Amino acid sequence: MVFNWFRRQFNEKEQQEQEQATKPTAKQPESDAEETTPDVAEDYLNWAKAAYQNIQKQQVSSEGEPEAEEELEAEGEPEAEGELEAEGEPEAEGEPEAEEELEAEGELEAEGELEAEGELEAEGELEEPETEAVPEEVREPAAALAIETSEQAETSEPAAPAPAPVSFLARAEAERQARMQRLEETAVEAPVEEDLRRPTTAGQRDNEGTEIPGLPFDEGFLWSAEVLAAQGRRADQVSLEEITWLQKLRQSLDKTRRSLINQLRAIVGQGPLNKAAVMEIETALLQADVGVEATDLIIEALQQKLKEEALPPAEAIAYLKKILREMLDRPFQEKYNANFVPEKETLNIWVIAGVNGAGKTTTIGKIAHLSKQSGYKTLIAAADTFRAAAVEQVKVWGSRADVEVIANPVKNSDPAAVVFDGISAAQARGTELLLVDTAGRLQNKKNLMDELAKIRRIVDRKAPDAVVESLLVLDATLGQNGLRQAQVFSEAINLSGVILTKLDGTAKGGIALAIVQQMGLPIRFIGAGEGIEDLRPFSSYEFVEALIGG
Ligand SMILES: Nc1nc2c(ncn2[C@@H]2O[C@H](COP(=O)(O)OP(=O)(O)OP(=O)(O)O)[C@@H](O)[C@H]2O)c(=O)[nH]1
Repeated sequence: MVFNWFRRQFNEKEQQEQEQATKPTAKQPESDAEETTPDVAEDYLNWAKAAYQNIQKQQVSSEGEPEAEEELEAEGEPEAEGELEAEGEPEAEGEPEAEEELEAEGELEAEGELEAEGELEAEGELEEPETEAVPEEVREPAAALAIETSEQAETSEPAAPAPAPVSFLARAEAERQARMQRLEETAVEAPVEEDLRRPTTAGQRDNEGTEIPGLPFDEGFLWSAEVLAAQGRRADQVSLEEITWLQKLRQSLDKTRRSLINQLRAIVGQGPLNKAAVMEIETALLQADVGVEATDLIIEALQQKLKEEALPPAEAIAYLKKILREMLDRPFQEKYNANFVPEKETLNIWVIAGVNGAGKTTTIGKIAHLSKQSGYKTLIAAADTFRAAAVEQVKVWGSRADVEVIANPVKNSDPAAVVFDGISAAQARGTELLLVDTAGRLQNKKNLMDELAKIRRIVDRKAPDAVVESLLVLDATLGQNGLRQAQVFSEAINLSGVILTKLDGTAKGGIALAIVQQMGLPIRFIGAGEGIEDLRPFSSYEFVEALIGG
């Protein structure tokens, strides 16, 4: 049974029917403004316990199995078998060579067409984000942590069973320790009363002695479980990876959430917002990168409700969550499909664009991994030929994800030709998802537009029946500057969605709302880390809970 990471459900129809029949006792909070009642909270707690036990079972049954992560992390491994380079490879039967065919079609650019470097920046059209050089060991945090924590485990708990998979759990354990340390540093005495939802002694006692290494039954787990339950998931379908991801997302937005929640609690709940209250909320949202347009709309909608009804703080915040979710989901009502799932047994082509440094290559690797895990036949076309190292980088990610990469080793070779070869290979092999890497830093906007438009023409001509998406990768730490980038790219290519990366950095998260509001584009994926598992399809529910959830 394959879990489809794109729709975050098992594929089996039977499974889905069963799911309908045995929906978790914990109900999705229906009202916009209802606090979780004790009964529901208890349901969530029971659900969380069941989910925890389920993960325990999964861990036990996966012990002794070969560790996929270890394989993925091994550096310098031979590349995926049969990696096809555009040059020197036998062509797919009946396929004319890409360059020849493109030439015949008058597509190939005359040499020297590229204009002088730096023009684009001089025009201020597209600024490459300043990213610090990252030392090799920092790029592979998982491996480093795995060694460190397995050593710790040896000294402190020699008899403990070896966690599996080691590297994943070791990373989770290291993250937990860091989180606990942060929590201790910032701990404030608080009454425990409300909290069936928080770690209770009862809850902890139930799982005592059988704690999953690196995954305590704590507040983070309960929050993640509640978020999954509220979306209609079944406890026995919850995996360690999903919980870890949600915890990571929440942790990434921790600073913004604390600041927003503290300010909102102090302001809302006292009837309609007065001028000072409006200004305070405005400032809080702008500081969180929500942008002027989205901020105005949010305040307007909230004010409207508060004029109609006197809501206590918790209900006002719950209503605010609803406003934010609706804003994030609006593109689905207007133009785009809410389910961003590659169609099975069909060629899906996702063209990935974005300035260099935004995280394009990493994102392609992560999506390739999700795709492989979800059972899709996957292929990558390395069409960022502008930078020689880009091709090498995407190959490394391809081998981590165990996905073949179609590339042309010649620097500055025509990217459209690589795309052509990529599509030929995909068609010959029955590929279901072809991910196309593109160059982000051409010398000026015109070149960027020309190249992306040309890639798109090749895709449309060579694969007229394919389901094509153009996704923009945006570094969330750039805040409002990212919006300018999005605008330039949307002029160059007909974008169908955005992938926000680096939410684990200094990003404040509100940029997601600004993008959706100003560009009308849906957020399709979010990335929060450099590891292969650190990207998931976007869920407005999860995002808003992580942004202003209690
Ligand atoms: N912290 C964090 N770092 C990320 C994330 N996504 C990518 N990165 C890092 O950002 C840097 C740039 O990522 P790349 O994938 O190389 O970006 P690119 O857009 O392909 O740019 P080029 O490699 O220059 O073509 C790398 O150090 C990545 O590890 C993320 O979600 N979180």
